[in-house]
Amino acid sequence: KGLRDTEHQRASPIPSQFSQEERVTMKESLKGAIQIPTVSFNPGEFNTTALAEFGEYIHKVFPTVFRTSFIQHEVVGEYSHLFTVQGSDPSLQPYMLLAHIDVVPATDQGWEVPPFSGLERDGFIYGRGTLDNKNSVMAILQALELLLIRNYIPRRSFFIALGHDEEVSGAHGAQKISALLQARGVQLAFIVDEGSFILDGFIPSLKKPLAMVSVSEKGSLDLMLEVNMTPGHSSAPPKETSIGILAAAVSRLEQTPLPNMFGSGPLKMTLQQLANEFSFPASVIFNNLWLFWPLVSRLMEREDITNALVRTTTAVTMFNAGIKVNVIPPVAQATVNFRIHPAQTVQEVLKLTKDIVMDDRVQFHVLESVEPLPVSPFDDQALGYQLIRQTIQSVFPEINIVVPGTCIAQTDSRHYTNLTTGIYRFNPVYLQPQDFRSIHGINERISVQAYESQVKFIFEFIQNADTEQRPVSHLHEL
Ligand SMILES: CCCCCCCC/C=C\CCCCCCCC(=O)N[C@@H](CC(N)=O)C(=O)O
Ligand SMILES: [Zn+2]
Ligand SMILES: [Zn+2]
Repeated sequence: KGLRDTEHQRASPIPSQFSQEERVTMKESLKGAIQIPTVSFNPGEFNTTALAEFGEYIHKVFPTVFRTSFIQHEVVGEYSHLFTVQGSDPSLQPYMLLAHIDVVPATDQGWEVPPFSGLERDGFIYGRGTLDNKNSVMAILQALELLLIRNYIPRRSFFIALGHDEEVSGAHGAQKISALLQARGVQLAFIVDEGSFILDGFIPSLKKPLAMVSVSEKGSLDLMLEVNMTPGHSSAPPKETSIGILAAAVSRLEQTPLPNMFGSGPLKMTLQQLANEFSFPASVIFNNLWLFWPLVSRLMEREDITNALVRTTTAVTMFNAGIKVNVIPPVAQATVNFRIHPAQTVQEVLKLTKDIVMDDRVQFHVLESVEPLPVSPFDDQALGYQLIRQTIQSVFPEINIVVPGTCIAQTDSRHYTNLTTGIYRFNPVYLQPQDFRSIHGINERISVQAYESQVKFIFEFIQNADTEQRPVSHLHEL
């Protein structure tokens, strides 16, 4: 199954072995990247000083990338970076590696070490961006730097796109890079971005880690609910205030989860592919989902992370009202962030939400919406998916489960659907549930060894992508 070796691959793979000096340099480079606070606060509101510094920093730590004649570097949207690596064989369709430079804000509160210190403790590098997503930015450029030092010349062209505003929509970075490549007539074989991991301990009855390569991504709807009432003196209050009406509406939304969509969308394929990995009696349950789906779907609803896979989630994220203790406020506003299940649409979610609130005094304002992303191919013929599989098998031989999944968050890759149908979201890093909570949370960290493995993965992946073969069809095995 998967990809066949070519003569080229057999003749000249460069071993993914790094000297002690290189290993020290690579971890120190990551620490330096973490120390630059490239924070995105709101759309259009970034730490531009840090973003500019980051541009200079990558020039300093990856000099070979910047001086190689077959690599073109462009700055797009002021702070994003696009690298075009020209391969020697123009008949091979190019691909693209994505990552983002920006990070969400972090204060020192609750962190074992300050979030922008990049300090190493007990074999872990701590800091905002160590998992989301400076690890990928640095690992991609690091792997390329190491390959170039070893005189590597790629056969297949590829792009590296590093966005600077992924955490606040990607409108200035990824969206502009995408438009630029489209204007140049570029079509890509596939894209690899962040958005999933090697998951360890996410499914209680599955003891083995599994690599989940996300082939789709949930959509989103940012909805602002607003109530306007007559203001006045708090000494003679009306029976209902704008705050009370809005609070009741928001509470109804929280208390009424949107429908469980278990059975539709990519989750079904994920579970079918996982079925044989469970031991008895879970194996019987997962092999007979037609019978046990009510049980499985209820079990998945119990945990927040698996619940996010079975339905459109509702998160009340902002609530603003009131100006003074003795003034009945005229306006109350709340913002709700829905993450839309791949089998639903923005319009469906909007309708369901209005039906739950059922109060004409509550106005609905759509701030932003994104439909769920289409499912990328993951069959034996899907080059991007099979290359990821092949590289997982080589770098993480202990992993024998690779399944297609759904990304519960959003990634910059959604801006590139005009360039390819093959979008894969996968970070070659082990993730446990507590690590998941550190993403956008506190004490985000990556082990030095995990980061080295990520560099190794990309180092091998780039070479594996030089294959001129289409993936081997299932039929060959019959
Ligand atoms: C049956 C198996 C259970 C599997 C559980 C799934 C566990 C999910 C694991 C990892 C997902 C990590 C996703 C990280 C990507 C983060 C991307 C991000 O933060 N995006 C922002 C961007 C934005 N502002 O739109 C977001 O808010 O989504
Ligand atoms: Zn991210
Ligand atoms: Zn993020």
